[in-house]
Amino acid sequence: MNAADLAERVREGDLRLHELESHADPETAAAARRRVVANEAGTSLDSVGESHLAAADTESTIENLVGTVEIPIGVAGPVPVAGGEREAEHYLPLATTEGALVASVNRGCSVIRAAGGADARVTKRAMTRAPVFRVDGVVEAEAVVGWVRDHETDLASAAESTTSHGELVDLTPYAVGDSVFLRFGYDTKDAMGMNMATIATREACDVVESETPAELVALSGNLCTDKKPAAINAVEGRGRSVVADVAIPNEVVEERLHATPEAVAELNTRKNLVGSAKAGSLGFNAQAANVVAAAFLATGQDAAQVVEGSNAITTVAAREDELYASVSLASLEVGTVGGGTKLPTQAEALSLLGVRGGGSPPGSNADALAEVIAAGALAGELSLLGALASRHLSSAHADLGR
Ligand SMILES: CC(C)(COP(=O)([O-])OP(=O)([O-])OC[C@H]1O[C@@H](n2cnc3c(N)ncnc32)[C@H](O)[C@@H]1OP(=O)([O-])[O-])[C@@H](O)C(=O)NCCC(=O)NCCSC(=O)C[C@@](C)(O)CC(=O)[O-]
Ligand SMILES: NC(=O)C1=CN([C@@H]2O[C@H](COP(=O)(O)OP(=O)(O)OC[C@H]3O[C@@H](n4cnc5c(N)ncnc54)[C@H](OP(=O)(O)O)[C@@H]3O)[C@@H](O)[C@H]2O)C=CC1
Repeated sequence: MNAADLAERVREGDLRLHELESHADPETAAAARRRVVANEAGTSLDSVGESHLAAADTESTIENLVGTVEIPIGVAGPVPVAGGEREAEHYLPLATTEGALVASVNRGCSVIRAAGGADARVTKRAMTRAPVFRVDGVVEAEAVVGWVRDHETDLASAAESTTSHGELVDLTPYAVGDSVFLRFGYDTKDAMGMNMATIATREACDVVESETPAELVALSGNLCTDKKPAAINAVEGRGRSVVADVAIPNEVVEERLHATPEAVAELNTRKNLVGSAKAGSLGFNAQAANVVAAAFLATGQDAAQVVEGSNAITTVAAREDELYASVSLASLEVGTVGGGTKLPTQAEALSLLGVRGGGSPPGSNADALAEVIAAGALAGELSLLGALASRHLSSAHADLGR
C-alpha cells in the first residue's frame, strides 16, 4: 500500500498512527504519517521528510517517525588531551544553533594547544538506578537495609546476570519514613547504561522482594537521579565523573583571551563561585552545558541528560607565571555504544574522536569521550571568561550570533 492510501486509512480511523510500520516498509510508513500530521495542521513537513537517514536505521531510537530535524554541526580544535586511557588530539564535533559557541570553544582549544594540552581523568564510573520500596516503618526499614548490606554479593549476582558488561560497583540504601531507596551504581563500560542499569536493577529488586518484607513501588524512585537537577549527582556523581585541567602561560592568556590572568581568576571567583552560590545553582561554571549539549547532540547521547552534565565546577588560579584552570564534571553520562550512537551521522562524529563503538578494554572509549568533552568544556570556560573579562561577550554575539 502506498503512503497516500495508508494516510487515508488513518484518517478513516481504520489504522492508528503508530501502527503504520505493520502495514508498510518504514520509509512508506513515515511518509504516510507525515501526510496525516501535516494535513491536519495545514502545513508542510517536506523539509522534515527530506532526510539521508533511512527510516529503517532509526529502529529502537524513535516511535511515530515522521523524518528528521537537522542541526548544524561544527568543529572546534583540535584539542590535545592527555587522558587516563589515551593521549589524543582530535577535532571536537559540536551540534548547535547558537552562533559564537563554536568560535568560543575553538578559541579555548587554541589556548589549550598553546599551553601544551590539557590533562583529563575519569575519576568515577557509576550509572545509577534507585528503586523505591514500601515498608511498614522505621523498624522494618532498618531490617531491610540490614539485609541488603549483608547480601550485596547476592544482589550483584542477580543484577549482573542480565548483562555481560555491567558490574555493580555501589549499592547505597536510604530510608525515609516508610520508604526505602536502594541506589544501585554500575560500571556500564562503553554504554551510557540507563537501559542496562534499569534491567539489571529490576532483577535485583525481585530478590529484595522475595527475601524481605519490602514491596517495590517503582523501579525508579528519583534518587537515581535521572534527567532532573539534583544535588546527589553533583556530590556523588552519576555516569562518569571527569576532571580536565590546564596550566596556561601568562602571555598566552593575555594574547588570546585579551585579559590578565588575575582578571580571569577574579572573574571566575565572583561569577562562577560567588554568583552561583548566591543563586543556589548546582552549576559552578559559566557554560559547561553549552559544550555538553552540543557534543551530546553531535555524538548521539541522550540530550535530556545535559541536566546532569551541567553539574560542573570551574576553578581558576593565577599562579606566578601561569593561569591554572580546571573543570570538574560530576555527572557526565556518555556512551559510545547503544542509544543514538549507532545512527550514521552520530557514529561518524564518534569516529572523528576515535571512540566509535566498544573500546578495548571495554569502557575505554566512553572514558576517552568523557575526557575530550571535559577538555572542550574547559575550552568553553576559558574563552567565555576571557570574553567577559575583556567585555567582548555582547559584541561577539552581535557579530556572530544574529
Ligand atoms: C568570538 C570570540 C571567539 C572572538 O575572539 P577574538 O579573540 O576577538 O577573536 P580572534 O578573531 O582574535 O580569534 C581568536 C580565536 O578564536 C577562534 N575564532 C574566532 N572566530 C572564529 C570563527 N568565526 N570560527 C571559528 N573560530 C573562531 C579561533 O580559534 C581564533 O584563533 P585563530 O584560529 O584565528 O588563531 C570571543 O569573543 C568569544 O569567545 N566570545 C565569547 C562567546 C561565548 O563564549 N559564547 C558562548 C555562549 S554564551 C552563553 O550561551 C552562556 C552565558 C553567557 O549566558 C552563560 C553565562 O551566564 O555566563
Ligand atoms: N530504561 C530507562 O529507564 C532509560 C533509558 N534511556 C535510554 O537508554 C539508552 C541507553 O541505554 P544503554 O544501556 O546505554 O544502551 P542499550 O540499551 O543500547 O544497551 C547497550 C548494550 O550494548 C552492549 N554492549 C556491547 N559492547 C559494549 C561495551 N563495550 N560496553 C558496554 N556495553 C556493551 C551491552 O550488552 P550487555 O548488557 O548484554 O553486556 C549493553 O547493555 C538510550 O537510548 C537512552 O535514551 C534513558 C534513560 C532512562
